[in-house]
Amino acid sequence: MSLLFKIGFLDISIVNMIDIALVAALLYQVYKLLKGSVAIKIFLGFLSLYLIYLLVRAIRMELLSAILGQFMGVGVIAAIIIFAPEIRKFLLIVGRSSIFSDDNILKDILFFWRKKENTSFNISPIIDASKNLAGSNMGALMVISSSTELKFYAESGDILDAELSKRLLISIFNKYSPLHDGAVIIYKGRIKAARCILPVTEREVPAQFGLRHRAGIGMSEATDALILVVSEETGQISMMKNGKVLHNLSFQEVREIINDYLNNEDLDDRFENLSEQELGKKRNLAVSGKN
Ligand SMILES: Nc1ncnc2c1ncn2[C@@H]1O[C@H](COP(=O)(O)OP(=O)(O)OP(=O)(O)O)[C@@H](O)[C@H]1O
Repeated sequence: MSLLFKIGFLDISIVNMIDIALVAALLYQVYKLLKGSVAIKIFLGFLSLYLIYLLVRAIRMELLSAILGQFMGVGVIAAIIIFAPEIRKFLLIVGRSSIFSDDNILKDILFFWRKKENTSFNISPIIDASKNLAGSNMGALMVISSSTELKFYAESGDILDAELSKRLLISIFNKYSPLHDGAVIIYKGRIKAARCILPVTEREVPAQFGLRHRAGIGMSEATDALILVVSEETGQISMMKNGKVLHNLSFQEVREIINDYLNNEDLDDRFENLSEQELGKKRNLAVSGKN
């Protein structure tokens, strides 16, 4: 049984329509994932070539479609190599929202009687240590995770699994400490590891951002963690989430953002895209709106 619709000279079944809708949704997700990166230009290039290939094949231009067909065959392998980090990120997102993951809606419905694990903890040590570090111009990079202990990244550094404390954070990021290079990973009120190496973003970032900030942005692109950076140069605090940034935050704002993150609130709208030319634009607007 197949329900057919006639659009012009085309017969389209419901299955075809679902197929087209799914492909459109998939392309939109890929676009969202690549938006703002160099890879988007390569992706759009591939997509245009593929559409031309479909067109020349449909109108039976044998020679051109044979050449483009060969290119498409190699193109798939080339795309896998070029887009390896994006494919990894895409699979991470799929994995995060799969049937087996913690934040899956289906799981919430099936196991509705089970209380969602409370991931919040006393964040005062993070705020107090950040104040101290910023005041004495010591750089810091902290990864705060609410869903996993980020084992893969934790193992790139030194595992501590120590209780979170202001004094410990300050000692770690002290310039003379052997642990100060790299990031700390904080999960469920414990410092899981220090000296961790994070993935550095490949996108263009504002000129004032060096390697520490680039690593913070990269980590926020690769995982659902919240990142806090204290700048060694300026003492300013920045935070990153899902590849977006908030720059020059007050400690009250930092406290609110971490608490909201740990309470599973959606922070996406509060953060700014790197492509928004002047960082701070959104926040300045919000502040001037309040006055
Ligand atoms: N991939 C990485 N993973 C974790 N930490 C990193 C990584 N790359 C650099 N860092 C940290 O960043 C420090 C260098 O920071 P850099 O001065 O380049 O950054 P910045 O963004 O300009 O920050 P600041 O304003 O503090 O100077 C390194 O000493 C190291 O601790």
